[in-house]
Amino acid sequence: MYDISKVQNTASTLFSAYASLAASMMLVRTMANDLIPKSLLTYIQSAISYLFTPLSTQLTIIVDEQCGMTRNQVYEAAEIYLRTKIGPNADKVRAHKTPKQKNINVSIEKDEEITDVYGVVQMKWRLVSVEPQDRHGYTPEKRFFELSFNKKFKESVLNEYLPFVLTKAKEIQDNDRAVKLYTRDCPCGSDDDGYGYGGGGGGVWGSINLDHPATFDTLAMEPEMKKMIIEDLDRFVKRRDFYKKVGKAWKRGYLLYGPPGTGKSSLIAAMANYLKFDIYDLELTSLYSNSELRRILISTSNRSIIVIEDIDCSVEMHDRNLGHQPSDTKITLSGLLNFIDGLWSNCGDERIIVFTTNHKEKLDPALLRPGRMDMHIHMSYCTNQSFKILAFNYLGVSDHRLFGEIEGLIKNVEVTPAEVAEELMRSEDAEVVLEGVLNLLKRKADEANEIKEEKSPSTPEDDEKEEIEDKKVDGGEIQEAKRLRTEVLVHTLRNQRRGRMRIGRPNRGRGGRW
Ligand SMILES: Nc1ncnc2c1ncn2[C@@H]1O[C@H](COP(=O)(O)OP(=O)(O)OP(=O)(O)O)[C@@H](O)[C@H]1O
Ligand SMILES: [Mg+2]
Repeated sequence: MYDISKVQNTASTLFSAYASLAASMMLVRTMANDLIPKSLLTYIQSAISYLFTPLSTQLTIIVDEQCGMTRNQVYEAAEIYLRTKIGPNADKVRAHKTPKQKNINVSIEKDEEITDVYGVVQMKWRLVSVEPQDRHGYTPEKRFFELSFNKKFKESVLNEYLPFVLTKAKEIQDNDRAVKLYTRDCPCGSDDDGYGYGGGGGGVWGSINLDHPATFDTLAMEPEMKKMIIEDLDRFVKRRDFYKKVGKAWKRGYLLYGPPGTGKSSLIAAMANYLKFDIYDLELTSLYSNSELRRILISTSNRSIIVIEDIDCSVEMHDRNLGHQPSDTKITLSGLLNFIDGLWSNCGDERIIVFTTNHKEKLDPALLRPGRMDMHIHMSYCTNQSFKILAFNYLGVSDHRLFGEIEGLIKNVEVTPAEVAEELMRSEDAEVVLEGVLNLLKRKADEANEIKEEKSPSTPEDDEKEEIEDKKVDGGEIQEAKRLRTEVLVHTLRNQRRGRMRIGRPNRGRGGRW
């Protein structure tokens, strides 16, 4: 049996002991508060709690949205990167798209958590948003990401994972960026439809989204040449530090030359789509002075391609002098070159300038001198390789019974990719269109032979014999008729060739060549 009085005694002893301990604790705390400085007290308290709480294995990195007045690049990158990590279980996401973006994007809502794995490291991201304390709403809400993971991976998260997030975000952003075409005569409307003014142009340039589908994959040209251009572009964009080190402006110039319809404009579009650079289409013939040219070039933005098409025609205006203007206000080739050299070394980064021409031989040697244009690219008539690329793009076939005959002819005929492309578009039936290509090639081969024959010099003896014969018949009339017929034939053939080359090619009017 229990002795009730004993139990009561023990309980009251315990209670009185606790009461006296509590009273002493209070006394000690009051004395400590009075005697020990507050900062030291806080330190002692945190040290005691550190000693008595179990060691946490988790580390949390806070990634604030703002670094003072500027946006935190890590925050921006995380926001973009995490879009690709939103799983099917997310309860709430945000959707958005700006005129400069191609796609609708989703991002996480506050308090949502996203998990990610990098190598063996498991990570958890959480978006936190703190409402402003200020009742008047002057203080914006404070947002930040919390990135938690096991402490032992601190180094690899900071030195490898976060740089990886930055790179990945740039890649995602570049892919989503709509490439703009800036022209000075664009019928642009509001910025909402992908139209707009700007790009630093301040109204000088109008812009429109460049929806040109050309890519290096669809471009029909010799594979080695294509590879060389892609490598050159890659090297160029990667070499920011190199350019700085050697004291050279970060610019590159290309001269594209070749007959109409061989893909010069398509190559420029492919370059822009590849690099995600905007294009500034500069129509020199619409400019009247070097100062206007300077103003326009200065208003172009970084990471862009400045295009001057048909430079041989554009610089015909080098003597254009309006009325009584002094010569330094007119636009001249040397003005253009000097300015480009100046622009090259003075302002802007990551710029590419492209000149195109159908007649390289007509260009001023100043333009061709080494160092002015870094690469001269010859866009030539269709070859076997480029025909195969076109056939694959348009028909999806990489072999056909007519290929052999086509390839036998194509190497001896001057046919442009534009002409072949036009034939390939006539039907979806590979048999039908390849017959069409074959006929085109045969026709071209015949025309070329006829022209050659008409042009081939006959020996003086032949001419004399023929003349005597003709005179014998009608006293010279036949001879004159023959000469006229030859002239007409050559003329007609030439016109036919020119006419056919133009069929199906984009409008060459101002702003219409893209
Ligand atoms: N190399 C090519 N690869 C693929 N398609 C091509 C190629 N060349 C021409 N084309 C087709 O022909 C059309 C006209 O080509 P493009 O405008 O690029 O020629 P260009 O060389 O710029 O001609 P121009 O000297 O008249 O400006 C393109 O839209 C494209 O469909
Ligand atoms: Mg062109």
